[in-house]
Amino acid sequence: MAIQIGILGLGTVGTGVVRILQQNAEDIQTRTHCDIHIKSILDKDLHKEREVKGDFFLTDQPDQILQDPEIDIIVEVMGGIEPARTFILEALRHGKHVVTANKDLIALHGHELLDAANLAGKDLYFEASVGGGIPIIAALKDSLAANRITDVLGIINGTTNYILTAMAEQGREYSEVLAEAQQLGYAEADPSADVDGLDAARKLAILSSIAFNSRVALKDVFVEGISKITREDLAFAAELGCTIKLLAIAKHQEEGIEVRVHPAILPLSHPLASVKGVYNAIYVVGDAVGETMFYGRGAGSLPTGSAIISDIMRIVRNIQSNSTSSINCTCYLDLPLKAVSDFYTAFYIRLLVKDEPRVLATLALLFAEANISFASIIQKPRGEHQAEIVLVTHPCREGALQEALDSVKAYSKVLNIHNVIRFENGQEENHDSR
Ligand SMILES: NC(=O)C1=CN([C@@H]2O[C@H](COP(=O)(O)OP(=O)(O)OC[C@H]3O[C@@H](n4cnc5c(N)ncnc54)[C@H](OP(=O)(O)O)[C@@H]3O)[C@@H](O)[C@H]2O)C=CC1
Ligand SMILES: N[C@@H](CC=O)C(=O)O
Ligand code: NA
Repeated sequence: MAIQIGILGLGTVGTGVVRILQQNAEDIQTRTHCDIHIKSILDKDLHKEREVKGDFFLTDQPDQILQDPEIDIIVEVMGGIEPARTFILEALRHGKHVVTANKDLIALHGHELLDAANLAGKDLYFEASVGGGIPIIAALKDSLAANRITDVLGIINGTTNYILTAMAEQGREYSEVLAEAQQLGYAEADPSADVDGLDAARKLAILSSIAFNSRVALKDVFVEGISKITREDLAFAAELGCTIKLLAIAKHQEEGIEVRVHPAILPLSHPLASVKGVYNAIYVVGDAVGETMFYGRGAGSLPTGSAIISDIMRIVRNIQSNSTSSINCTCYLDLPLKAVSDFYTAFYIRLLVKDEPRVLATLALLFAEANISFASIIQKPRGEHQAEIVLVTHPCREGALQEALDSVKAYSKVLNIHNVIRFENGQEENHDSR
């Protein structure tokens, strides 16, 4: 059997796809009993010096690929929303299967594209869109399909993990490490998508829709980035036996699902705490399998290409077994979304206060009025008659915490609330009456 591929975009990922298909051609052929051949590649600049060569035809005319009756599978690795969305819809209309790495597009238009794939009876696969080379989408859709998934916790943005790791381990400044992450090519063209949490939110919308079989849109994801995290917060977290990570968190509880991306204080004993630098990891809990963790490179030419080719091989097997379009959209539920005020976590609150009698007692009272008690307190002298205090609360409702913070802000002995960070310690499930 022979399959012809058309690739849209010959950038970082497109180049990785060509490389792997060339260097592992024999194994891929043996494993699929199929000769997978790249027929054409679309790119804007036909005269650019390329890192890869082959017998493919390079074109800047999309229709030469999208309407080529010999092409079976289109690989979309151009990025962006348009014209990628239109090209994918057109490819499906022309009877082609599609593989894409485009997280921005799937997070926003996944529903429409999956419906179009179902209508066309073709496959639309997107393993590379979350966690790059880490096999997480296939794991959730297939290998863990026997489970009711309760928790998905991920470090799914390499740039922010690189920044937080360097700040924690080398005591370096945020802005300096961000510039380094950009130079190393980890960050998106506009790094605000990374540091403001949007890149992770897009990936979490995709992951949680699949994990919970219920559509989660990008607007459903609560997002907070890492730009307010300082070296001081990381030092206090270390003192508490913890570290700070930008976590993508999705939980399926009785009241509904919650999906949030924010910096989280994580005990060093948590499996995600040891995920360092640009690496990604996704921790998944299923009711039957228990805890699992998937770790690897969330970006890069070859790792992302690896995910694309595994999708191509899956489609080839589907074609061979006459079972295409059987595992496209898996959202058969419509689960309610929990309100932000009902999120239930412990909090770290770092404050600058006047160092005077009764200040701590008053703070305890203000929190007690919102039914919140402290699990621990750290105090350090700062300048003359001032103290920096870190309050660690027991788990409480986010709504109650906001009420308490309003009173704390109005208290004249509080000079500044430096930061408020949620904990993620796996104990939030024990809802008490607080
Ligand atoms: N890089 C990574 O590690 C990862 C990337 N992804 C996703 O993979 C996709 C590709 O990313 P990446 O390879 O890094 O991006 P690149 O910018 O390196 O490559 C995209 C290529 O597509 C070309 N292109 C863009 N628009 C058009 C168009 N309208 N017509 C023809 N050619 C076009 C670009 O040309 P030109 O340069 O001239 O604009 C470029 O050569 C994105 O969706 C990204 O989010 C997912 C996981 C990891
Ligand atoms: N900018 C992203 C790259 C891949 O999606 C990241 O930092 O993880
Ligand atoms: Na992946």
